Amino acid sequence: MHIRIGTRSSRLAVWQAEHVQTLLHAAELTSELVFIETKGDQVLDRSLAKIGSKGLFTQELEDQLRAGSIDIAVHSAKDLPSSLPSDLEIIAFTEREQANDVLVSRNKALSLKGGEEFRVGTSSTRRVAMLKHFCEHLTAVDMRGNLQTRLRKLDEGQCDALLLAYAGVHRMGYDDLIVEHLPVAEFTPAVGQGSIAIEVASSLNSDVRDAITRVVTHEPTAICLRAERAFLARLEGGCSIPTFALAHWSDEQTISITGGVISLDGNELIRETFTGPPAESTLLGHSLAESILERGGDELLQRIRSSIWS
Ligand SMILES: NCc1[nH]cc(CCC(=O)O)c1CC(=O)O
Repeated sequence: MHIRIGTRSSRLAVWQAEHVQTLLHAAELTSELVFIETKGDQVLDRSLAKIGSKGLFTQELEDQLRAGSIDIAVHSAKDLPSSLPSDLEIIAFTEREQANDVLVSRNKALSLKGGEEFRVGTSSTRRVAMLKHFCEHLTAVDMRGNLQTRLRKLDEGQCDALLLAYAGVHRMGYDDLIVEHLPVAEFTPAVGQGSIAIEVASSLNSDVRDAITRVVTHEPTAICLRAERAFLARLEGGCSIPTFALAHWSDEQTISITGGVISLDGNELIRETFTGPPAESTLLGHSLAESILERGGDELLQRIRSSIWS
């Protein structure tokens, strides 16, 4: 079997696609990369929240899946909308990298809680809101572009530090620039952060599909992501809405998921933890979302949506 893998062409996307190639190769599946540019790669002059459409980094890959010019699309799990059109499916999640965010800077002395005032570059509404909530003295600077672009902007002095996913920083080999690992209990990451997802057209040949699922899937990660994505689906959170959730296995019989929503100004943070059996991960994520909505999340989300779209 020969698999055509669709990927964006940023260095991180290519790393992730090559990682999937390695997994496929181990099962004697040959593959090639097909590079596809997305709207998220092209539009760099507006903030992600303002562009706002779901699937900013995924739409063009999905078009090629439907057209049959690629067999699979490789995405950061975090970039995938919580619900897919009925002719597309996710068939695998890779083993998750550490899910936390990190502070990246040339200045080793910087720390979010150090009391010192500095500018933090980020383009995520979740990170901006959390900075406002936990670190009132810091200034968030909107910082679009792929990892290399953001590091260039850091070096040009447009900000003093960047807030990024550990997974991307590590995969690009920039561990030396990490000055702080942020605790997930405070800076709970975005749903799916750290895992890589394989998306296919539902019409894909079932032998090909099963072979890919078998070699790429990390079952504990997949179960956690099922809980997180059920949470996201219930909140109807796109990538510009500051929701967050992280599930993990506590022991054989238990997974726990912590998640919630934060107001754009950081003033209101609603967060809760639910625990249950892995077999009911979807229900667990859904129940967590219901509880967050009841505790004021519903109203908070309505306010967030109307201010982002105004
Ligand atoms: N939306 C951008 C994006 N999508 C996935 C990652 C990092 C890798 C990952 O979370 O798996 C990043 C960059 C970042 O948030 O720092």
